[in-house]
Amino acid sequence: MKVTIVGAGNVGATCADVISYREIASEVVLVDIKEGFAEGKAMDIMQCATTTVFNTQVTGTTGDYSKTAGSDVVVITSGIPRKPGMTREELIGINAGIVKSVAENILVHSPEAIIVVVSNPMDTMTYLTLKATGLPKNRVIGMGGALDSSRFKYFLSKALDKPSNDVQGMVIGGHGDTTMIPLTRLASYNGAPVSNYLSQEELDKVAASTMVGGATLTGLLGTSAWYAPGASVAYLVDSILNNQKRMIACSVFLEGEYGQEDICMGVPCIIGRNGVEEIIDVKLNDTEKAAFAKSAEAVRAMNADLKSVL
Ligand SMILES: NC(=O)c1ccc[n+]([C@@H]2O[C@H](COP(=O)([O-])OP(=O)(O)OC[C@H]3O[C@@H](n4cnc5c(N)ncnc54)[C@H](O)[C@@H]3O)[C@@H](O)[C@H]2O)c1
Ligand SMILES: O=C(O)C[C@H](O)C(=O)O
Repeated sequence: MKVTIVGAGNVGATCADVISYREIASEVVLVDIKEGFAEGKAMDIMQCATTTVFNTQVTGTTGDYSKTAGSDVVVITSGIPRKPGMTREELIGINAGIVKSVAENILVHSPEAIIVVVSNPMDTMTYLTLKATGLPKNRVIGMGGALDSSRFKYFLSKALDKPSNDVQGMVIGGHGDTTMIPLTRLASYNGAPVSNYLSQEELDKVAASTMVGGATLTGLLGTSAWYAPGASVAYLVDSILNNQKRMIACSVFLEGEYGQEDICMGVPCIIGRNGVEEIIDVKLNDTEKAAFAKSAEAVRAMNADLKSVL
């Protein structure tokens, strides 16, 4: 199985690293526009092969898309990240043009690929990719919910003082500081509602920390995060390539699901070899439905800015 990752920066290279050491794919191609950068990252990763022990072949190229031919999955991480104090939405001006041209280049050599969009503002970049390529909706998947959900489980585990892997929870909605919706009502500690152990005030604090999780890291790091984002993309790619059919919150095109149409937003999806295989209805209550509708309004307003590129 072959995976191409466009953008060999922090997130792209971390994703390539996780995919290779976990042998999720047999071949990974990194692409970047910075001369020699993808080649260097690929060589560095390959020099781990005998110490972390893997057989995945990782190569890099400076913009030669012929090397990406026949990819099963293509991950788009090319574009600029935010700096402290910025929102993801402020990146649209530069990233829209990059994402559109990358998606078009990719399809020339890998017409059957499933595309995973990571560049921000991710929901709008996913919508752009879908509209610009005309691909069927099952083959364009925005990664955000997997990351936001892992942050949610991290903050829940801290509040509960229990291991993250004993906590279940999901974040849906937009991948934005004010648009994501951590589903605290449905979160559990090994099946028992977390509200059995945490007060409403503690749950509200967990939700708030989750929503600004990316901004908090950007403030600490001076650029946005990459370890959890890269690992979250690898987790999604694993479910596609190995047909795991995991339920993962992903930004996908909605045609009436969750009361929305003509928009890409985070909803629980079954992810397998065909990409998005099903959208799961988790039965939101009225408050959650209202939050989803408000989130959609904000994502839709951002999509309106695509007029100049679409
Ligand atoms: N969806 C998510 O959950 C999530 C998580 C983290 C980061 N992001 C986003 O992912 C993007 C990348 O973040 P990063 O931290 O890796 O940034 P980075 O600056 O480390 O890497 C981006 C890379 O893209 C390359 N690039 C730019 N234009 C290109 C083009 N036309 N073709 C090929 N490569 C090109 C750059 O040279 C750079 O190496 C940002 O937009 C960031 O906001 C999204
Ligand atoms: O916060 C960012 O800008 C990057 C990414 O979307 C994240 O959530 O880490």
